[in-house]
Amino acid sequence: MNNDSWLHALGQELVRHQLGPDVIGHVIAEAATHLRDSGQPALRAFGTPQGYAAAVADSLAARRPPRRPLGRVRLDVRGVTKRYGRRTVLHDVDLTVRAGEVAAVVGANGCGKSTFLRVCAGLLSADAGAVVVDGVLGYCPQDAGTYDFLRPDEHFVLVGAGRGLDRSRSRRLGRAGAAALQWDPADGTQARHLSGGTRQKLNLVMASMGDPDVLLLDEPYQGFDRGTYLDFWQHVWRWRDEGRAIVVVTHLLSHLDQVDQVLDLTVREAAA
Ligand SMILES: Nc1ncnc2c1ncn2[C@@H]1O[C@H](COP(=O)(O)OP(=O)(O)OP(=O)(O)O)[C@@H](O)[C@H]1O
Repeated sequence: MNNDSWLHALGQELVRHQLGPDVIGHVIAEAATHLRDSGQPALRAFGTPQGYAAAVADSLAARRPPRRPLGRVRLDVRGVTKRYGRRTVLHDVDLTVRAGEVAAVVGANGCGKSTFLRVCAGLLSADAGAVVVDGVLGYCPQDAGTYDFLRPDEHFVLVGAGRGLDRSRSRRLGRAGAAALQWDPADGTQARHLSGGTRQKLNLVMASMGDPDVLLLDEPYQGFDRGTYLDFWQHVWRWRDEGRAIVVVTHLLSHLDQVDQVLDLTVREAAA
């Protein structure tokens, strides 16, 4: 079975599991991206279409752990407006996320989700409004974020230094984070030679190093392989249980009741 017929069969299986067309489109797009980036045959990367579709459906339907009492406000976004030239991308956006809470940022392509996260991370300034972060911030960008000529361990040391960690502790933490995402970076491949999904793992590990209080994750699972994709939300629930405030940009969440709040930027853009 070649990759095209595998992807076609995956689509049919996802329909059989009664997933919505948007979710199916994104699952297939992500699988296709991973196959293109990794150069792997689909059967080796994901197993059978039947098995992968069943696992995706299970993951999306997974029950989240019971809610705990929420902690202090870690991220407070008030009235944020952002324009590119004459185009208003974000209009008067509010979001408050407390310790132990997960917020999903959703919306159509180009509605401003990444822009919103970049404003929250302090990488872009807003034209109006304010963002207050209480604590240490970890940010996982949708792409970029890695340095082509550095090896994973060197990334861990670089981020660790910013968090006040020494080199060996940084490497240990980074490798432990990688192992949790089913990735062993020990072979020291430079970032430019990693697949897209593995670079995303590197980004995610860096974002979560050093116990950040606030985690901003911009579609962090793009290109992840089967096991990692299925585990991703379990990591999110664990971080939440540890008391972190988490903001996840996602297209894939069909069961939005699994997160604590949803910010739909499409609606806001239309209202602007
Ligand atoms: N630096 C920039 N200058 C001008 N326009 C920009 C810039 N960055 C983003 N845009 C535009 O702003 C809009 C919002 O972009 P953004 O990447 O935030 O959307 P998004 O919701 O994250 O998209 P996607 O779902 O495709 O990832 C898009 O129309 C994009 O083309």
